[in-house]
Amino acid sequence: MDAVTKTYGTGESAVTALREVSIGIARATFTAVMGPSGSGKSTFLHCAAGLDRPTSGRVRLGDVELAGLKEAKLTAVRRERVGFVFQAYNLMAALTVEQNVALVPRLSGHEIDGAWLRELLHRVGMGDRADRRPSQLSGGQQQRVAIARALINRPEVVLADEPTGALDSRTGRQVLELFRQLVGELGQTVLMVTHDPVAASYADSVVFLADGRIAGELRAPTAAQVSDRLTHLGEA
Ligand SMILES: Nc1ncnc2c1ncn2[C@@H]1O[C@H](COP(=O)(O)OP(=O)(O)OP(=O)(O)O)[C@@H](O)[C@H]1O
Repeated sequence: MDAVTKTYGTGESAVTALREVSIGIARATFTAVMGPSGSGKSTFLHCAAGLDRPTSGRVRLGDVELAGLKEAKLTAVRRERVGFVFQAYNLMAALTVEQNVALVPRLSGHEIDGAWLRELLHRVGMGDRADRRPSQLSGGQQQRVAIARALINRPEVVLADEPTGALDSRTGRQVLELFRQLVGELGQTVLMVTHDPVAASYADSVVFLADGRIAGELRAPTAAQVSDRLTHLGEA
């Protein structure tokens, strides 16, 4: 991401959510994004994913430059190169675990790689629950299904927006351990927005945003260091 600025609206009501943000996220790393409410975290994630177009600046995803792409091509890039995990799991209630994970490639008419599907279900600990429906699963299990779904296309990057926000701390830790494993064992790249210093401490590095700008980075962070840095950004 190079000199990305994002302004919503025009004239007096214009809000600049990102100001000249430049950052490179290395492959096979786990990065957390933190900052006070309104600092631009969601906008950052949306621009990185091609969900939102920057007002100026460039975003590259792997070897694809997003700026020049037409809407249809951008949608295809998003679907094929980006995996999304949200606070709400957004699973389809009528479908089984396995059908949920396979849904997006199936809808786009792609052949399903059965071995990869089984490996993913196994990796997220759902290998013996592939035929269950979401309502028969705990929140943590549903989130792990959502993570398998995000990975099915072997995306360039997984973007996670408060993925542990709805989970109790023990279940949340299991989800964070899973991200670590996916980064370490599969070489997956993960970018996660979180408010929780403990969640951020699972990442290889934490990027801090304040008022639409990058306000620092911590490598190999501990939760205490993250809290301390956040306090100094002005968040109580
Ligand atoms: N679609 C939009 N239209 C207008 N303004 C927006 C829009 N999206 C975000 N903003 C504004 O841009 C700024 C940054 O918002 P953003 O959602 O990126 O912050 P955030 O750090 O994710 O906040 P939070 O932690 O509260 O989710 C805020 O001032 C917000 O009001």
